[in-house]
Amino acid sequence: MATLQAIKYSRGKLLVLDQLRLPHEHHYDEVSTAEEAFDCIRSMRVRGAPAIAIVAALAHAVELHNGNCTATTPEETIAYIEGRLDFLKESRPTAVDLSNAISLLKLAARAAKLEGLAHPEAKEAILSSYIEAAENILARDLENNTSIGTHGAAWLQQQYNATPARPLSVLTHCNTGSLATSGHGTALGIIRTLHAQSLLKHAYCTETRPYNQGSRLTSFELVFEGIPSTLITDSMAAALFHLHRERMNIGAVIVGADRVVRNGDTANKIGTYALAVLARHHGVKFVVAAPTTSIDLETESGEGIKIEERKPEELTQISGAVVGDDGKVDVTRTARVAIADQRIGVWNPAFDVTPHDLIDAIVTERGTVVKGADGRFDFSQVLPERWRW
Ligand SMILES: CSC[C@H]1O[C@H](OP(=O)(O)O)[C@H](O)[C@@H]1O
Repeated sequence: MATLQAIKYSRGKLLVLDQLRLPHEHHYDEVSTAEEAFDCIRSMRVRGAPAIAIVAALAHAVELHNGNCTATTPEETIAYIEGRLDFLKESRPTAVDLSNAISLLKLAARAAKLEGLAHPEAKEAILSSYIEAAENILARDLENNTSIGTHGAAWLQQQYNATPARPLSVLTHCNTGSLATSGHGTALGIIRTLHAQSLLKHAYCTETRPYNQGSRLTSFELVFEGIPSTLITDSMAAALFHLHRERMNIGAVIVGADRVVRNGDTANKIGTYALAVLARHHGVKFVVAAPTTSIDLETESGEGIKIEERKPEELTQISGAVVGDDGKVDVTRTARVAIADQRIGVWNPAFDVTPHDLIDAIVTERGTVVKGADGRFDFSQVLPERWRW
């Protein structure tokens, strides 16, 4: 079966699925410059912490491949690359994958400069090193997600002694699947793996107001993959746990992350914190699925995380495909409609921070991290070399 692909890349060409048109239309935009990538990320045509980092890295790789860098000396080449990356870094501030990827790419370019200074083709060596490092971020992300799926499913199986005869149900928030990554997904990757192992009874996904990544994207992915699933509004989670936790064997809320800081506090899509509180109240495990590229050891606690605030129209207006009088969706026509008095004041933080004490496990590609006896997460077991960042 075909899988959903948010990013299609071959050297010199980057295509990005326009997620604003989903689920009704499948349209890829060609992204060939840092400016186009910035716009694509800022306007949420691509979204999801890993996917944002990959698009930024590869868009710059494409422009370098296409000869946009007119620098001649190694120093100028490095300055050009770093300037473009610093510009891209500002596209969305909360997800740390982007700034981690940028640090890595700068290191790759500088390492080539050090090796090639005396070399007549030093510029070419720097460009190649950058392009290879960017392509490596794409390849590694897919491997990472598959591993997250395996580790997360194993941890949950163990917690509940889940078997195909007694499978688990889970709830997820926002979109963390193939569309938010290079493939498979993080939180949705665990759900996909549980399903493949016949350990999943049912997946619930929230609408994820205000941008509706859950109803637009996750529900689309779940249906596409044939995973038994139900969409709820964000405000229905408490009732779901109260009324159906036992009957449906709801064992976990599984979410992705935009930034996990040193003490385990986790920034993720607005509404995540509320789900963590509800999960604790109802005895449901709360699991964060995140590649190590989403971990930020330089920030001590959630207090230090900058939260992106987005425009009021995301709450007061909505767009989608037009539904005809016959009740059929007309995918060729879209409309934007107002759903609130346009004069109302609006607060629209895109993310919230879930305190680490409400998190039971953080699943990375290198294993599942749980709190020690002191109630603290210790990431050294999954991040040894990144302590040097
Ligand atoms: C694996 S995606 C991580 C993260 O990205 C999403 O943010 P956005 O839709 O704003 O780009 C969301 O918070 C996901 O959990």
